[in-house]
Amino acid sequence: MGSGNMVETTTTTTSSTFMSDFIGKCGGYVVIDGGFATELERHGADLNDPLWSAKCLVDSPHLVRRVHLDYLDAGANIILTASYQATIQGFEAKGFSKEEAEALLRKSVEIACEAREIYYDRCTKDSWDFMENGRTSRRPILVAASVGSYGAYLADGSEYSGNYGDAITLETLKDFNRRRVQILANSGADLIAFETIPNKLEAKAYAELLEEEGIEIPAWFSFNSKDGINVVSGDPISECVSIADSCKQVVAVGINCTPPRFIHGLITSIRKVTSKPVLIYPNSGETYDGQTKQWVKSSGNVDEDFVSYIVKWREAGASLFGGCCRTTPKTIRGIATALSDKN
Ligand code: MET
Ligand SMILES: [Zn+2]
Repeated sequence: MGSGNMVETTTTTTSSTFMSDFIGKCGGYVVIDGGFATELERHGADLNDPLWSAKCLVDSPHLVRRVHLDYLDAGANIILTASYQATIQGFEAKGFSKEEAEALLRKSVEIACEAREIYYDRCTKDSWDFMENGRTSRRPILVAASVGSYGAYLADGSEYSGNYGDAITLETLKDFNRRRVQILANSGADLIAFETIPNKLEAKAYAELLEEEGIEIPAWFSFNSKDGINVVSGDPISECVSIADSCKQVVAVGINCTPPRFIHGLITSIRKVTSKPVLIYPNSGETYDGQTKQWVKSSGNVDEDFVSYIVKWREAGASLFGGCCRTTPKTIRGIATALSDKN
């Protein structure tokens, strides 16, 4: 287990200052990692599978560790585990037993914690890299257990439509995630990252689940949008953020896997509803086609490399910055540099 969550596991409730304390320790802003599945593919992984990046937990854990290390080397303060599309139901559908499925979920966190230890060991060896005012200091690093939305499990692109159909209720979503969230909360991760939340119903399900299960590690809620005004389902961003704002376990709220051109306006909208720290990790601006399972260049409005917008997004009120699909360690290095130049 990594050292990062030692303090948190001894407390019974999540501290409301958990994230603001961490932002302070990092120097006023936090660098999140970049596209995880994207980087696995760049290393040669074939993710054309209902498990997507979680497939590598089964057949190439060394690649998972390698990608975590690439993002740590690029300057990340928070790394997200390879569990985005890892669900007990998804593993069972591939023939794994419930116990094996649960072990794979835990393994996603173990690999990330292991990468953090390897990174720290390396830094200690190259300690010239590490000296600050004559004293060695370690870059603060958290491991966030990723929970992709229900649409990610369906593997039909519906995390970009938020359209789950009438058969999916609040209770369905809670029950679907209950065991997965319990396991990840007790796996040694420092927090749970609920990612790419496409609608209000799912945000409500997560908030109630955290409460009902007495989850003792903090969480962040991250929504996605395709118009800069609403989340992808059409539910108003203000209503989604309000749900996160009322949930005491939620220590940050924001946006991921959304084109860069919408981010500035979304930060402004989010800040109107919450004073919790705001996180953003956009995608490259390309669009995912759930049918062909390909990322395609969007027509019209082209997003240039978004690193040049980072400082503006910080001025707009965001504090945690990273990248989502189709971004790479190069993006994250660019973000870290842009923010440190500004300081
Ligand atoms: C579809 S969004 C994917 C988020 C996940 N953390 C990844 O980068 O692979
Ligand atoms: Zn993404």
